[in-house]
Amino acid sequence: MEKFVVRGGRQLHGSVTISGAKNAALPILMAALLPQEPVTISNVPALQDVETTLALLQRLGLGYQRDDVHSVAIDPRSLNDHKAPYELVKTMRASVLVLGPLLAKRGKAEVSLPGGCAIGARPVNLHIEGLRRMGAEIVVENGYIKAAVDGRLRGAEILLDTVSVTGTENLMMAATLAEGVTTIENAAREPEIIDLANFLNEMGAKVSGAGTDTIRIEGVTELHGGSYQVMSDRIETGTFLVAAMVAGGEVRCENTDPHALDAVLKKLAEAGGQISKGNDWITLKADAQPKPVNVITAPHPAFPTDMQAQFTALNSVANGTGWIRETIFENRFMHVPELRRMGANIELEGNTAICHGVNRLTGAEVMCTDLRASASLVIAGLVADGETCIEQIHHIDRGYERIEEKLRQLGADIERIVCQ
Ligand SMILES: CC(=O)N[C@H]1[C@@H](OP(=O)(O)OP(=O)(O)OC[C@H]2O[C@@H](n3ccc(=O)[nH]c3=O)[C@H](O)[C@@H]2O)O[C@H](CO)[C@@H](O)[C@@H]1O
Ligand SMILES: C=C(OP(=O)(O)O)C(=O)O
Repeated sequence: MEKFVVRGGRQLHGSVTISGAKNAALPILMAALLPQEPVTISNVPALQDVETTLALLQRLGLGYQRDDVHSVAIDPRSLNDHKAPYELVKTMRASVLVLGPLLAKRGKAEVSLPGGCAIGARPVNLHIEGLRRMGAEIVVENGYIKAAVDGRLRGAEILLDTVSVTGTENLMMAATLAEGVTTIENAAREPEIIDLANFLNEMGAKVSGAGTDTIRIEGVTELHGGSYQVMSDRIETGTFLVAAMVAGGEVRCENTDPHALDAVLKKLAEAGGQISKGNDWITLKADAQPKPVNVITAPHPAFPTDMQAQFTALNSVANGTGWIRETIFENRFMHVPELRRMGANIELEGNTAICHGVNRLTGAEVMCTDLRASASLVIAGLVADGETCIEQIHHIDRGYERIEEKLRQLGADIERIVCQ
């Protein structure tokens, strides 16, 4: 077991290189199940979730080879199984992304039901209903989604009841090899959807409209190999920018896409951050206590739920009261009791956290409960008086590559300690 020890009070200065996006890399790696030939994926972040994905692909029979830590060549020709077992799915919900590709490629799939997770119930009914519309027979029994199709999947018109990111991705992947045209309406518009569509098209798929709420996929009989570079991580970028806003200083994020972060940059500017940006970089300078901001999470292009916890930390030390409304997940405020242990003054009213900013947080022992909650505790630790001990940091390692090294490079006092 490992923990972070953060000693607060240092400003952040310098440049940080942003890694590839977890939420783009995972579906892109799963999409490697689809083609007839090997693919090479680069700018893959070095994360626990990526290791889990590769273990899952290997379990399904695929071979892979790493050129370096951020590049992986995957050979789908040895695909020989269709079962994603509980022991892998339980550690990573995104494992459900093998469902669409397996059904399209092998005509059958058996995928453990992901179940709920810390931030909410997170059902996968839309994935299942969409695949049924494409001709799949699906039952859920013994904790598994068991799906089969006679011949190829068939193109269908699918209207999603709720915007779902991985739901859109699963259906988009399945539809690439279906017979005929599939349309997905009320599709998610996240940048990661565009990245996946670009990768699928690189392999010969015919996907159009990604990034809008209607995606059209003309099925093809097979996909070929190719190579692709994963987009940079907008949530990691946002996390470092909030860290700079809270700790003060000037931080430049390199290898990032400023256009993917409009809603977050708008709120950082409202908080008093001085932002400049170029083609692939963003700099934030902060020389005063943040101003409070009000935030409502919603599907892209609105404010991302994956940045909500970090902004709760920001509001905790702002010079006034700001509120955060979470509309995507029903239980995504578990960082609030931990931030309170550090002296934050936050009231929870339903899906809204009302944060009365305080001038000082104090170091404390706190516990990570999920990925972004963990990030908020690290940010709070950077500005707290004294020492903050953050336990259960495997949550943060799921989604941030060497966060402590990157922060140390910017001047933070943070270390990873192996507990006895
Ligand atoms: C690996 C990955 O990309 N994860 C992201 C993805 O998760 P994920 O794709 O799991 O999240 P969804 O977009 O599916 O969830 C959005 C909402 O739809 C609901 N829903 C979803 C599917 C379904 O079949 N039925 C249903 O009711 C969910 O419970 C939730 O309330 O998008 C979330 C919302 O931006 C992000 O927080 C996650 O970081
Ligand atoms: C909730 C997240 O990821 P996942 O969907 O993989 O749990 C996240 O990246 O913040």
